[in-house]
Amino acid sequence: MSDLTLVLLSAGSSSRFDTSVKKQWLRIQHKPLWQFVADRFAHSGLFSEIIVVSSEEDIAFMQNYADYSFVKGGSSRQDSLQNALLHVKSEYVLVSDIARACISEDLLQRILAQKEEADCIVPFLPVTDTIVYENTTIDRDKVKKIQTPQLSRTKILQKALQTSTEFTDESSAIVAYGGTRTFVAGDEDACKITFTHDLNRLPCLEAPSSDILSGNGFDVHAFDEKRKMFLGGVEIDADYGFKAHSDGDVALHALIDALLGAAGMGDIGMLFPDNDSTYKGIDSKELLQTVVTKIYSYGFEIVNADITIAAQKPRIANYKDAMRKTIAKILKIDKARVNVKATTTEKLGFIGRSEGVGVIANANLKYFNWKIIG
Ligand SMILES: Nc1ccn([C@@H]2O[C@H](COP(=O)(O)OP(=O)(O)OP(=O)(O)O)[C@@H](O)[C@H]2O)c(=O)n1
Ligand SMILES: C[C@](O)(CO)[C@H](O)COP(=O)(O)O
Repeated sequence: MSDLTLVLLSAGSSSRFDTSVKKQWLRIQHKPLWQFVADRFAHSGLFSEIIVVSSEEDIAFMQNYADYSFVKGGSSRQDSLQNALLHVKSEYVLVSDIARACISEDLLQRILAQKEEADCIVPFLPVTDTIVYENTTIDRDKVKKIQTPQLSRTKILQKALQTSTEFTDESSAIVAYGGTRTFVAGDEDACKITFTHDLNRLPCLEAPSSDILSGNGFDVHAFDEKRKMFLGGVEIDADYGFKAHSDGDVALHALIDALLGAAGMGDIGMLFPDNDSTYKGIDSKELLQTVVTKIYSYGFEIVNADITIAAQKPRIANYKDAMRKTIAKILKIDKARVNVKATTTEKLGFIGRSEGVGVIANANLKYFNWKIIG
């Protein structure tokens, strides 16, 4: 049993990464970046446990990908690390930013070889540019660029972080606490993805797969004479609407399920439970918007959507174009990529008896191609 736990920090919000995708969800072939990084470390076989620290809303989705231990992050890198350290039992802990995606086996071995030398072992890069600090040129040989992973004695790191001071890395906290730090040569490939242009510097990252991911959705709502009718994001001129917890837009609900299906993100009821009062009477365009934002932030792009509305009444023909426009705007794709079809059921079944409406939808996604922005 190893005396070493790995903590991978992945609860950041990518605010400096100027796209709708969170950097930890960029795809390397099919793998999200966080999984690609964790798998590379796991491959070394050095760790008794691997803890991935993530935002609460991401954890359920991450569990579909891999069986690591997931811990809820905090509002800062340090808070996230503190949460993870509550679960670390081993004598040593290696902490790395998920945003440092190309950590080599050599760098790992250089760090571990120094294990006994100090309370924290830190990789660094020397500075080769002239450094001016507040208008004074300082001796650049005394300046170090600090990287991760950093190896710490767990108990010392836990104690060093019991402070309200915010440190930007583990070694600074340990030194401020009175512990010792040893430096080892870092690695250019261990650079951190902070801005989109940093992606150019990472040779270990392969492009995302060009596969198309397809999903379907199906939903039915009964008519309710006391409500207004919303269908495909458009208000319909009818003297009845749909019985539902939300506004009852059965077309948008089927579309949401198609999108969630293609992304492997479950179904509408998991995201918006119908016993949650937050969603009572809610405009389904808001639900669709929430799902679309999530889909883009998890590294997908929407290719197209196709919706078939089965309704004996009301008549849909005059609304199809408005539905396409409304949906396309929310999906952030051209109107030509959103198709809306309508059909009756030849007076058969509950639809034919005009008791309600049924909708099927299909959606296709692809991975965001970060190679074109890097
Ligand atoms: N509350 C936070 C903030 C950051 N991190 C992690 O700490 C590492 C370094 O942070 P950074 O590169 O700054 O990532 P973000 O916080 O996502 O980026 P930004 O500051 O641009 O929002 C990242 O792996 C990030 O996921 C974390 O686990 N919890
Ligand atoms: C820990 C770190 O990666 C060392 O260079 C860096 O300090 C993290 O800074 P960030 O602002 O949280 O990205």
